[in-house]
Amino acid sequence: MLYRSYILRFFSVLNTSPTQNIHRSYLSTLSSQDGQYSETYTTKQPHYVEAVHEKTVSSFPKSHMMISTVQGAFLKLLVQVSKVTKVLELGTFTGYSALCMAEGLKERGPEAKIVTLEKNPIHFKAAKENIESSGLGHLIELKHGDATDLLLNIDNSVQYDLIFIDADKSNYINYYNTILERNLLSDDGVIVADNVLFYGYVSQVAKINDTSQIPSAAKHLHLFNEHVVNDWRTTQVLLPCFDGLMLIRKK
Ligand SMILES: C[S@@+](CC[C@H](N)C(=O)[O-])C[C@H]1O[C@@H](n2cnc3c(N)ncnc32)[C@H](O)[C@@H]1O
Repeated sequence: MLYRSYILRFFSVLNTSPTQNIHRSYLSTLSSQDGQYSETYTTKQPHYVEAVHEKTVSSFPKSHMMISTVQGAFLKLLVQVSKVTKVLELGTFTGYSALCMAEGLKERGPEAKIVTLEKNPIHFKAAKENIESSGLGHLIELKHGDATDLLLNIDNSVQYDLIFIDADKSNYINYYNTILERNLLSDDGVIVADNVLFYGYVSQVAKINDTSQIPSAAKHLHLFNEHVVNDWRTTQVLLPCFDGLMLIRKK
């Protein structure tokens, strides 16, 4: 049920109809019963993590920005199986994705840490409260500010094993370049870039001539995907799941 409500909420925010031809085929995939079925057959997070998800849905009109519970479980599992100890997140919102990854890091010892960056003061305040009351605050360092500036100044004697890019879409290329140029990604680390299919719009950018009805975020994300695929420094896989996830590693 939650799954479908995200889609409808997203389109009410965009003020567009989910039946427009341009993305009909993608939407029908997203709103299928498979989303709800996946939720049912995915291990639930502890209640203090799920409570953050529910609270965000009920108190933030733009809660569609938050990852789904299934994606949260996926990030947690990715952290667990890939022996990650250091995580960097761009775009905290209310802290849900950071808490999911912190769940995966819990058993990783004293080196384990998530640094998460948030610009919006209202989101920052909500995240701070949620992280403090979760009991996982010792694992999460929440920084307030613009991710572009924070990334340029972050201590680069620390390298990160997983970097989750989920902030403003127009800056994905800048974030990616700064991460590589400042050597912030560990040798076996992975960058996970979210929303790279952006509700089915991104693949349309490459296909149609008149892109006036396409949200600008989707155009930026298409440029990002092009940038990464043409970059000799990395290899990547674009997973057509959730809202499109690009997993990137250094060559
Ligand atoms: C998609 S939401 C993040 C969702 C979060 N990762 C989750 O799933 O729970 C994007 C967040 O990035 C923040 N943001 C946007 N531009 C930013 C910037 N330049 N620097 C830091 N944060 C930014 C927004 O305020 C918003 O809270």
